[in-house]
Amino acid sequence: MSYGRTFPLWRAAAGDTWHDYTRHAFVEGMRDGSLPRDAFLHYLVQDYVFLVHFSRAWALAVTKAETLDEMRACAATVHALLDEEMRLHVQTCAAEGISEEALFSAEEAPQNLAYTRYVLDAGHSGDFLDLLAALAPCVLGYGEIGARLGQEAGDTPYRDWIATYADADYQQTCAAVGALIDAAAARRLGDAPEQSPRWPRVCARFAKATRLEVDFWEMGLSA
Ligand SMILES: Cc1ncc(C[n+]2csc(CCO)c2C)c(N)n1
Repeated sequence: MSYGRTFPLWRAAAGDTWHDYTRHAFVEGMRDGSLPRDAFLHYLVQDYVFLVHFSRAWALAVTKAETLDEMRACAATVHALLDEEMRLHVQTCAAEGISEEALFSAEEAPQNLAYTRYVLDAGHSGDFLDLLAALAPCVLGYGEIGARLGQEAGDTPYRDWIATYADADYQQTCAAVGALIDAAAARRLGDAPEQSPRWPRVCARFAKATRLEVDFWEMGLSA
């Protein structure tokens, strides 16, 4: 999956960390069905809290935007997160006897706290592009994982999770986020973003957020 021009460059600059994230044992366990249910539920409860803070980060992106198109794209993501993506978590957890109140008040694991506050700080201390570089691994990594597992997964209890991210709608969202990143990079770094003095810093943001995704899967496995 390329999702635009900038993402493949950031992904290549992240080196092996990208592979560690998208081919993590947690992911392969969902693919072949061997992931223990407890690990998945632990992940899902933490992920609900993650999405609360991720919604805040996309809301911060609305305030950091410089064009109405950027504002619209980020506001739409806030809406999709709060009203669509979190529903899968609520429904799956409800079926396991975990209420939405329990989800909302779940204690954050340190890996969860580190990741979401890192992303929020990227936005507070940097500009719109710094924030997008920290948000991108999450959105586009799940796009890549979903597209691959949609092809490769056999009979697994994690079909619904896979279908959410393999779905054409989600793949379209990833293409739109890729285009948002390309336009944001061109606006702030010029026509040859790789030549900009800011380029190493945005690559480092992307790589760090990718590393924090690896730690998030590890946290899930530790249940
Ligand atoms: C740890 C973790 N990383 C990525 C995602 C996926 N995700 C998070 S927000 C979003 C939509 C737009 O930002 C998507 C696809 C997740 N759920 N949990």
